[in-house]
Amino acid sequence: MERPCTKRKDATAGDGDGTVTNARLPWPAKVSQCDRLRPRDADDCGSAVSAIKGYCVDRNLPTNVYRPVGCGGGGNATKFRLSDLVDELHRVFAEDRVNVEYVQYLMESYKSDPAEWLKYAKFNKFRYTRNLVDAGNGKFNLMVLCWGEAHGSSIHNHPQSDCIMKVLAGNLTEVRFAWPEKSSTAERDHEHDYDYDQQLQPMCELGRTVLETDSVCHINDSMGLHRVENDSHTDKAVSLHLYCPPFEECSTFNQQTGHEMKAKSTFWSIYGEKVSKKRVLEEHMPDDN
Ligand SMILES: N[C@@H](CS(=O)O)C(=O)O
Ligand SMILES: [Fe+2]
Repeated sequence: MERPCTKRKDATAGDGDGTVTNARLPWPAKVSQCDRLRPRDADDCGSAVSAIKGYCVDRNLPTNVYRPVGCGGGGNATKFRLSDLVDELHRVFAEDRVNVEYVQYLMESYKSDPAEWLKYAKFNKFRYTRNLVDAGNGKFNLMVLCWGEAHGSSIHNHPQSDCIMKVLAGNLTEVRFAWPEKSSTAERDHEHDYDYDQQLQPMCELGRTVLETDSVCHINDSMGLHRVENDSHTDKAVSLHLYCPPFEECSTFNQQTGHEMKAKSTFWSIYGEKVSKKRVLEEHMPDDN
């Protein structure tokens, strides 16, 4: 079946520092102190806590353990903030076994508040950026990804990792693909890239989902591969990604041939501070030996 071919600036697009300011974002770039302090909905946290409790009761999970920290409950309920989500993730990941479904549920319980993540939202004009929010004691990585107009990722995997992704602003399209099938001939000719490509097939698209602000999706290698696209040519988008365990390299795939290549997954900023160009270059240098 013919698929429409759209030209997009994807992960392979040009180099150079393309830092852009937050001038034209789909949310207010400046939040007054007054707005910052006022809970968007006085019951925000209370309802998140009861929903999480209900979720745990339904699944016979202990409710006292699976209570988001920082929410207090009762008459003094404050909302379930990004910092509460991070605290709760630390608590959950300190245990031996982690219920990924529950982690997804926590990501759904957090309602995007730009005032809480704006400091991590650093854009580049050429490609999407990865901005580390929390390194999760080595157990998980939480990061804010910033997508300029028409930016998208290459088709990729998440090596041995679960990826839980939530849209914080704008809309993103998640396109899923099946792993490419390698013929036995293709494997034999692995050293000759050209022949290898010729023997492979266009990749099979399994489906696409438009994720609106606050929607969450989950993928791991057993569920397939994906690419994420900001289809808008006028609006930027921001997403929150949790990877457990963290990874520093993944595979990207050519949609026409299924050809696989390794790619480093680097950060554009860490804890709100832009990573220096020197450090990015060093991280891409091959080892001496
Ligand atoms: N998994 C990608 C982002 S996305 O396109 O899902 C990354 O970590 O860069
Ligand atoms: Fe991904």
